[in-house]
Amino acid sequence: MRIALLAGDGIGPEITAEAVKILKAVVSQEIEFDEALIGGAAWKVTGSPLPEETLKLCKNSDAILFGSVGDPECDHLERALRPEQAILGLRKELDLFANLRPARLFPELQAESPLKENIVTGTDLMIVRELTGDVYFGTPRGQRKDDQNRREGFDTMRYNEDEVKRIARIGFETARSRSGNLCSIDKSNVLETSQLWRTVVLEIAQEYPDVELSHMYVDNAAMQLVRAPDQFDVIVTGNLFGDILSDLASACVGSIGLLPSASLNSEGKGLYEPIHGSAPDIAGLGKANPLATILSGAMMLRYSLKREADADRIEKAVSTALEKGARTADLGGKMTTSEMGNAVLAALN
Ligand SMILES: NC(=O)C1=CN([C@@H]2O[C@H](COP(=O)(O)OP(=O)(O)OC[C@H]3O[C@@H](n4cnc5c(N)ncnc54)[C@H](O)[C@@H]3O)[C@@H](O)[C@H]2O)C=CC1
Ligand SMILES: CC(C)CC(=O)C(=O)O
Ligand SMILES: [Mg+2]
Repeated sequence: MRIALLAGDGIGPEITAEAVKILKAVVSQEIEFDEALIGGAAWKVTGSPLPEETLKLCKNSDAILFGSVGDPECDHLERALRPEQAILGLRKELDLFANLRPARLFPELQAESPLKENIVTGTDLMIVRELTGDVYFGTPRGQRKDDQNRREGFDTMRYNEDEVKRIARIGFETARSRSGNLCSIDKSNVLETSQLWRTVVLEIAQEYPDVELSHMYVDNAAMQLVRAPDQFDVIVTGNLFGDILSDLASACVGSIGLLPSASLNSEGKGLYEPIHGSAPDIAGLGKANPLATILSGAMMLRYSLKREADADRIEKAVSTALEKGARTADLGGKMTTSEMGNAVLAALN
């Protein structure tokens, strides 16, 4: 198994190092990592946030383990050169349209949740986020002068029916494999894009009579996720709404440092990354929680490498480490990034 390892910027190198440590311990000789530059780190060396060589490596690998991109030193750059374009470019180039973001409350972290006793033990939801369309990719976009010579910026929110159909099917399939409940989140009371979204989701629902489908507007969904997150099982939504709601869901279950993700295409190619960014405020301080990246490694074993038992082993080790009290600063503890990695390693053994 050849894995493209893209550590990236900020806390990226610290958190991916812990995930690699765990993956090597679980899969030993059968896994090899090929490192490549991405994001601000790549721009500084090559002038591009997503060098051709990195893209080629990703295309030729069995899976991609990704840290994070984003560097304040690059804030002055035009959009096309900014580190964040690298992850957007990879998603588009590899057609990684299906983003799975599980948000599970580890029972031992109930006290860390800002919702505390309001959050039901066993809260476990899966956000299925469309990843290659919407306002992040829609054209036209840009900055110009309006008819009164004022500067204006504009983006285009856009989805075609094929894009909605394929992510809806992933949502229904995911719901079918879990509780059988799917909630589609949109803003169809206001947006044309969302009206098409809802129409197409309803059409695809005909193929899944066994799945109970509901719809919710995104503003209400944000409120409901805080009020009673356990009412959801599988959520399917667009790129922008899924981005925001998954950060929100992470806080409900304790910390953004806990949520992994898988970004998949229709051929089973996968990129695995924590849902958070490069956290420049704590980069290099050993404060980052590596669990989201370690759990992304488990998702990689499950979805791309078909090693379900090894994925389970890692997830179990994370639970055990938390049960034994392992806590980084985001969880109210004092452990460093590598101490948390070591706690998971000890739990594995
Ligand atoms: N996929 C990616 O590579 C993403 C990149 N970004 C980029 O990351 C940079 C920083 O963005 P922010 O909005 O600050 O979001 P962020 O997710 O990097 O950080 C938000 C807050 O959460 C904390 N945090 C994040 N990950 C953590 C971890 N593993 N352990 C403990 N605390 C953690 C940070 O310290 C910060 O206080 C920006 O350049 C942004 O564009 C943001 C999101 C995703
Ligand atoms: C390009 C990233 C900054 C988008 C993001 O926040 C995410 O995918 O979670
Ligand atoms: Mg995000």
